[in-house]
Amino acid sequence: MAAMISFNDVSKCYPGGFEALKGVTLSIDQGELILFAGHSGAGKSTLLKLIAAIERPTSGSIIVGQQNIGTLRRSAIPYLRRNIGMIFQEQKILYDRNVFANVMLPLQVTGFDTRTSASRVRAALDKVGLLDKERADPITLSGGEKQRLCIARAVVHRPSLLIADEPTANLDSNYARDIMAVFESFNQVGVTVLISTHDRMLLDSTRHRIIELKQGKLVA
Ligand SMILES: Nc1ncnc2c1ncn2[C@@H]1O[C@H](COP(=O)(O)OP(=O)(O)OP(=O)(O)O)[C@@H](O)[C@H]1O
Repeated sequence: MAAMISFNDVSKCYPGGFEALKGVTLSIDQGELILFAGHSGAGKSTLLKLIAAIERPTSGSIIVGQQNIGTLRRSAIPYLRRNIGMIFQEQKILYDRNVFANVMLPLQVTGFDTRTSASRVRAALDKVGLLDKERADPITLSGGEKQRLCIARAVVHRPSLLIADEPTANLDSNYARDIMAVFESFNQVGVTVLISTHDRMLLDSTRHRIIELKQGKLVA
């Protein structure tokens, strides 16, 4: 099977000189679920951000689909992201609107008609088990439910690649297991899922591939 994502000798040096990734080479097949492990600061978030073109590599090449992310024109980034669902810590839930409206947000810029959008929002909420909360004010949700809202918002445009940075941080182990089950259900229908975590319980109980980083390098 052709690789969906490949890194060839990729390094990332942030302004200021810190080298967050050093000579990373890896290949990810379509349909994989991968956990990225490693200490705080090991480079997990940086690696995920490079795939989504949130950051650019300093050297080396990154291919996602058929495209070279390092040389992608700025104007091409929205097209790349159509295929990617992203769950990053810094993406905030909007507390001035209900659960439904939060999940609807990404569709409002893509020009679907209201009825199609509404049915997609409900399908996404259903997949994460939040359909009964569509009218709820997000402030009333538990930590695990807020994370499921973020997942629904990330998949509402039906991406083939899902990237989640520490999605179980701050959740107790039962919620963490639930969230992992949600990711697995997307993976079972063919979505490629990449998750960074330092949750020992998830890492010890998974049957999926684990890629470990240490000080910006892959651990063999
Ligand atoms: N925008 C930035 N500018 C400068 N340095 C950065 C930037 N983003 C990350 N870094 C540094 O790069 C290193 C790797 O960070 P990264 O967030 O990729 O690690 P991580 O493995 O995801 O860690 P954590 O689990 O703590 O999020 C860290 O030392 C961090 O301080």
